Amino acid sequence: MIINVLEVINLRKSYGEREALKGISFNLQKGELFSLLGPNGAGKTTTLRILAGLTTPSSGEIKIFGKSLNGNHLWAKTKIGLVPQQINLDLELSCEENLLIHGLLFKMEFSAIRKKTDELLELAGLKDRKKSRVKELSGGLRRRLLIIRALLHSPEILLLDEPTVGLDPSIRRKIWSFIKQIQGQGTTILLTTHYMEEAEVLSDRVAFISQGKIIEIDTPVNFIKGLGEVALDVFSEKGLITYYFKDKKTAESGFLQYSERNNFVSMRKITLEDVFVKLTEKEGI
Ligand SMILES: Nc1ncnc2c1ncn2[C@@H]1O[C@H](COP(=O)(O)OP(=O)(O)OP(=O)(O)O)[C@@H](O)[C@H]1O
Repeated sequence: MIINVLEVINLRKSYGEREALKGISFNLQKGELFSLLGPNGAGKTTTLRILAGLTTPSSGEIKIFGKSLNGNHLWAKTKIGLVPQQINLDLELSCEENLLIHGLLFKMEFSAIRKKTDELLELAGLKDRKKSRVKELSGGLRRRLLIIRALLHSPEILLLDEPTVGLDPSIRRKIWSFIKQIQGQGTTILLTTHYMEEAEVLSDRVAFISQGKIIEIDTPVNFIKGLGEVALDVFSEKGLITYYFKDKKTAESGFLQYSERNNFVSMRKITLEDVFVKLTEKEGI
């Protein structure tokens, strides 16, 4: 049976005249990793901030385990953990102290904070850095600490706002494994990212959002299949044009045709990045 952990129904948000969200709806199923993808200013962070109780929506409804958030904000905060885009840890304090402050804000007992701190530092591979000040940690380790801080009060839903921004490719991959490990423990995850490879590797389903509206929701595999199997990137005097083919054989005959015309042509598999580019082109962004 599919259990909807989170339901977002016709959510709207205006900042003065500007409509940041124009009625978005989606749901998160228990244990899934769902990504919100879209260009700058699409409304991804606004959605996460509303879910975390940091901004109020203009209208619409949010339900957690079928229970409306209206009037239940404190209860909702116990169910949700937010990992913000900016690393807002206290750099002068140790890893342990940063977690302690978070636990106290969530009114956790000292003994529970201690137990959970040890458990999460172990999970993040930070056990031996418990007493290190955050300013002594690398960017990747700070990100891990930021993620486990959001998990300290044992939320069932984790909101990750661009969790690997600014990290090098090998650290990014380590964070991906860490996120999958957290999902493997049963946490439902809502992620935003500008890295399409990240979304393709991690997500069970993705929603493309543009100008405050959801364009389409599906699995990465289905989105990619919708374009075909093989892409040809053709560089000519017209610039770069990518062509999509349903199989390798037709792509190969296309390759010969375009190469004959003195273009530079390369053949590759279709990725979620192609889907992103196609959809944003269609939307005229
Ligand atoms: N506090 C605010 N006051 C006024 N406008 C805002 C505020 N926060 C966001 N906006 C506007 O709302 C729209 C959606 O912004 P949001 O930050 O949610 O987009 P985003 O998809 O997260 O973008 P990015 O990928 O750049 O982080 C944008 O037009 C933005 O300028």
